[in-house]
Amino acid sequence: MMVKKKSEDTSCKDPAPQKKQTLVADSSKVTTSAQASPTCQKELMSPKCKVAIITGGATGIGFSTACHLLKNCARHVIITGIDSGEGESAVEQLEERYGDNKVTFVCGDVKNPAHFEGLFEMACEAFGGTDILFNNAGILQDKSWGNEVDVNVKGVIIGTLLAFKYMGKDKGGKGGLVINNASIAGLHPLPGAPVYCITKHAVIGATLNFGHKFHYQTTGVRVCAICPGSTSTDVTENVCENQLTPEWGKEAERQIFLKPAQSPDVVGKAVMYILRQARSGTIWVVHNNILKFVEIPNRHKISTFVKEFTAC
Ligand SMILES: NC(=O)C1=CN([C@@H]2O[C@H](COP(=O)(O)OP(=O)(O)OC[C@H]3O[C@@H](n4cnc5c(N)ncnc54)[C@H](O)[C@@H]3O)[C@@H](O)[C@H]2O)C=CC1
Ligand SMILES: CCCCC/C=C\C=C\C(=O)C/C=C\C/C=C\CCCC(=O)O
Repeated sequence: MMVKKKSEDTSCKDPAPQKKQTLVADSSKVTTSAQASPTCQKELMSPKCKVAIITGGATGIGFSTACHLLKNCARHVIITGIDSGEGESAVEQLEERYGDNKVTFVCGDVKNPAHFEGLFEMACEAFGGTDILFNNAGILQDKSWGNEVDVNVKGVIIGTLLAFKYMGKDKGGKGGLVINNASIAGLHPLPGAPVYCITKHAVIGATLNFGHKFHYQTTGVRVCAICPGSTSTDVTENVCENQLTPEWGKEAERQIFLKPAQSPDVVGKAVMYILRQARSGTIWVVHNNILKFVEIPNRHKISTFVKEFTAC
């Protein structure tokens, strides 16, 4: 694993004045009687002075989230990915915008537990620990679906278990936050790219399970998920060629372009909202520039009985 940039910086400046946000939160969806409120009145976390790891952080949504964290005075962001060139370029751009010694790129693969653990070890040695893990790396390539499952699902499981190990209060850590990047395709079928869609449903499952109060009460690590709708990044390139058949590829591509893609900047803003306010185990959609809370049906309230059915 290759470390491209390492910081000695320990300063935490006050936030610069922020531009007015354009993200629209749909407040009608942010209260529910079926679940406890998905948000907390008091701020649960501020990005200020925090140390974050972002997988797949050199490009797209991960890069945009790094920008938002640094704009909001995070102490340091460690980005990881499999392409060193993209990593170097990301560090250069982020340093130009937010100053030196704020970002480190580490070349690594989320499927590899040793690579992943190296990030947490590095954060421990250089900064005394990690506060935030954004499990963002993902691929849309049903053509090689075994690898897709490993990156999109195994990567999230490895990352979350390591976050519990390094950040968990029960393990001597400070607690913190894991945000999983699922997709709107984690809540909805995606004709043409079924395996991708299955992996993103699994990310929702991982969030509901790891984010359950049973784990949160022990670890102090919140686990939440964001489900972006179509967003203009590299993952939308070659969608057609990367699916199991050309017809499926065409259908997947058609689905993406049903609506204009939102900017990754909007997703970065939504991640900041979740960081500050979302309770553990909650799922959030950001689609067409609107942020919505997703209400998961309570199993005790699934009540449409099939009268004709008898168990014995
Ligand atoms: N672009 C979109 O419309 C949407 C994207 N998403 C999700 O957002 C996440 C980020 O994707 P985008 O920013 O859109 O695309 P992207 O292609 O810019 O970002 C993916 C990043 O993951 C990295 N990556 C790929 N395999 C990796 C591995 N094995 N280990 C470590 N890093 C690896 C890539 O190098 C890249 O930097 C993905 O999980 C994707 O499924 C979710 C909903 C919509
Ligand atoms: C349909 C998306 C195909 C894959 C496109 C590339 C990247 C997208 C990754 C996703 O995770 C899914 C993103 C978006 C979309 C799915 C449906 C859009 C629904 C449009 C609508 O009716 O509002």
